[in-house]
Amino acid sequence: MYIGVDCGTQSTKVVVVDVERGGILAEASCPHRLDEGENGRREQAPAEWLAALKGAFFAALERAGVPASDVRGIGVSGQQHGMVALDADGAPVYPAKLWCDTETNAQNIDLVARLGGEVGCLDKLGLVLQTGYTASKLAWLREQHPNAYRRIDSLLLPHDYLNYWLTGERVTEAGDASGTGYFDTRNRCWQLDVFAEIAPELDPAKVLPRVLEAHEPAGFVRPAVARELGLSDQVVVSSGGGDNMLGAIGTGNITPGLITLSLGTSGTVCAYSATPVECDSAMVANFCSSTGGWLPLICTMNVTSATTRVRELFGLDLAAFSEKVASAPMGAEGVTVLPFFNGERVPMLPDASADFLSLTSLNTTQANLCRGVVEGATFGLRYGLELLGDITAGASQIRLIGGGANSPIWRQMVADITGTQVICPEITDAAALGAALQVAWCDQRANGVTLEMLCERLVHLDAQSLADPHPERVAAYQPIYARYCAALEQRHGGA
Ligand SMILES: Nc1ncnc2c1ncn2[C@@H]1O[C@H](COP(=O)(O)OP(=O)(O)O)[C@@H](O)[C@H]1O
Ligand SMILES: O=C(CO)[C@@H](O)[C@H](O)COP(=O)(O)O
Repeated sequence: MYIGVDCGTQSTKVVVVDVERGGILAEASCPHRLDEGENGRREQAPAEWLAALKGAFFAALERAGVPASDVRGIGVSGQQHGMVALDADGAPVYPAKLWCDTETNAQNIDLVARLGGEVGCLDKLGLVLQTGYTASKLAWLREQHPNAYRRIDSLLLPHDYLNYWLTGERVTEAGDASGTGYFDTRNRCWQLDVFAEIAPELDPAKVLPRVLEAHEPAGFVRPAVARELGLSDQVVVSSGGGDNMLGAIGTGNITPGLITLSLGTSGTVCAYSATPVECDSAMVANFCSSTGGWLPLICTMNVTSATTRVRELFGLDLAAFSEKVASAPMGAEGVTVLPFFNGERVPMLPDASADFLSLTSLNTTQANLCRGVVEGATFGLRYGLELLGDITAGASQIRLIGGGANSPIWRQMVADITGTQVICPEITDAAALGAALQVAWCDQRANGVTLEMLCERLVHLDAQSLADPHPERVAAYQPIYARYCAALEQRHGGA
């Protein structure tokens, strides 16, 4: 039996997987808080991730009705880019600044300029630095909190930190490391010149974790943690990865031809590539996958974060919100929403705020505002899908994941807005499943078990969730999407 863990922005989820019998035995999740402040500050305490991991771990095993001593391995997925800077005792020198923190935008602009602009970034890193990546968070800490910065002994990402807690090893892998902004995504190694530009006082040999191959183990669970979790000796922990990388594994997106689209706190669209990708747009993140390949991706920062804000404003639960969305017509009677409450990454508008446009005395209804924000978030993902261009052009199906994928109306909307068939995996949290599959691969590789075999056996699609694009609605959405793009152009100069 294997455990998959996914530390998302809002909660940590755990899944228990019986690989031999091909079954997902149970899932559980525990929430964590998000500390939001002025200037785009969004931080979390890593201790909360540990508490949530333990809570979800015990709840999932109880639901599965199996003892912890049956667990052979643990795989960990985590929200990308978060800066977990630890001192020599392994304690955070500062709260983790998250992927959705835009407080470091000025530092990012400065770094891009110092690296030679977009061309220089692409040359050195294989991608263009975005506000949200770890690099500008480190530059910000150096500038704003020099005492904390001086105490840095290791620099980890959220999933690396959970692996460190589990095993005592300070390691990472190429998928998640490629979102730091000081990693050479083409050659899958740290980019030391860029790191020296950001943090000249830090010794990279000391502070940067060792980069593992995707199939390598991070280590074994430490005795103290094994006792706390009730695990037996020699429980292996795999390299793990960023949540998008492991979401790709959990949707079977490990060869070209599929698109994984996530409606989580963030929205992401990605597709596997066997070779490094050179994309026309600086907004496409040419990340590595956590399987040995590459995973070009676009990320929008305002998906369920935006829909939840409107839902809570009107005091609606999820069911009532869905009813409101369903009761409004396509296009929300002209209401256009640019839902950039948190600033935005794609389009590249880190300092933006949200706009509700074309409101009149007739169309300003709860139903239209609810539908408008869901459509606006989904148009942002279509905008990103178009940027991916050839990378996704041949793909025939979207594998839809993340909390929003639970909504039938949203699933159909994604199909109609993208013109592509949509289907969900049976499991709610595909990243946690991907983490479980990765550790099973790591554990059983020596016996000839491949990741392809594991995906085939364990990635089950939910036929009930299938949503085919409806030709009339696909056509009707074209002018509505054009209206969204025109609003973007008007408000932000086409970003
Ligand atoms: N049926 C639904 N309709 C719309 N949103 C939903 C639905 N079910 C869950 N969500 C939203 O999904 C979000 C959580 O998604 P998740 O992928 O777990 O996020 P993360 O991994 O970023 O923590 C929450 O904001 C929740 O309100
Ligand atoms: O920043 C990115 C991708 O580049 C985000 O996708 C984070 O990885 C957070 O994911 P969720 O919590 O929304 O799953």
